[in-house]
Amino acid sequence: MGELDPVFIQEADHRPNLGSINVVADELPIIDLSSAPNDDVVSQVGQACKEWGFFQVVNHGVPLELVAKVEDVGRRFFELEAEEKKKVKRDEVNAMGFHDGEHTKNVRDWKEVFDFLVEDQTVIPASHEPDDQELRTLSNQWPPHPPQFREVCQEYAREVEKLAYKLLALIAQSLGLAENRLNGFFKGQTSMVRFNYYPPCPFPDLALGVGRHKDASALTILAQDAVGGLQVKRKFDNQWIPVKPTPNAFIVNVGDAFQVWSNDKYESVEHRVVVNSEKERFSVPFFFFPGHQVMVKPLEEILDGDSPRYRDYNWGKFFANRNRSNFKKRAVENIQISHFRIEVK
Ligand SMILES: O=C(O)CCC(=O)C(=O)O
Ligand SMILES: [Fe+2]
Repeated sequence: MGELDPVFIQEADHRPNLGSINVVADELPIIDLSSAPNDDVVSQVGQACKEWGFFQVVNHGVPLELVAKVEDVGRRFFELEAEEKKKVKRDEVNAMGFHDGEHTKNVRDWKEVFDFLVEDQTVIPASHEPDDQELRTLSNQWPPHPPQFREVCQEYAREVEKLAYKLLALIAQSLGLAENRLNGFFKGQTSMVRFNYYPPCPFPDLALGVGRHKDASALTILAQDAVGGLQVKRKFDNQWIPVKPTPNAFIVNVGDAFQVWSNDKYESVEHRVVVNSEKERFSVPFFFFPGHQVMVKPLEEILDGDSPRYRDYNWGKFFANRNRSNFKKRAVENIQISHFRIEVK
């Protein structure tokens, strides 16, 4: 079997405790959107955001055949020879495409990814440097195989985008805001869809598919296959809870931008992916990201006289900073919203 390359090895504190995974019965709430929007659904969404930061949705309106198709083309892409996949390899100029060296918190993840933008030709800052005003346009890279890859991906992005706006309205309402209060932040959205492919791993006790992290997004909407591996840190006791795959459901979580908009009423919760030695696993997150020019800050209506807990930050610079740290092990910690937190004296 050989040895595991040390770049993949998690520090002892962050390794999965594989023995205890199945004993926890608690589960993420499942919310049926077929009657949404109504007060009951809004209150379920609000409750889930407070208690878990995560929930699942069924009857969400995204055609199930399309979810199956996107999984199928994704799988067939990762089955291609490495040479083929490398033709659409992502690099520091072209941030979209195939990548097999992703790091989370400076440890390499046991996975391969393929990223594409929801809006092709998305504008972002050219660098993370605060004074650099230059902008850059990101473009999608599409592989010629499998056939229909591009069409299926683009259709999927359009459909999940509709769900993203539906959820944005529900979450806004659950905070007492007007349903379209947050829509303006997504003009010129920098949203992207990622395919995560986790090959079987002979050392699931040492490596992770994705190390513990919080999503920087406003929202993430994730499709996963039937294998399982995602774990969410339960808020009240910090236990890692496995998310049991629910047929035809998406998993939704509020990300860092929501935490800041809501001034900590909703928190962006830590999660990670455990791998296993037998089965490959496949997941497809849609990251709903604001436009690059948006200044993220606690909303006035939410504050209602309270002190803001965060200084404003520019979404584009935050995004550029995060992207730069995905490629290699870096000596410093990734940029986090905690770096913008205002300490209360
Ligand atoms: O594969 C999963 O279940 C989750 C992946 C994830 O957390 C991410 O890509 O940010
Ligand atoms: Fe994530």
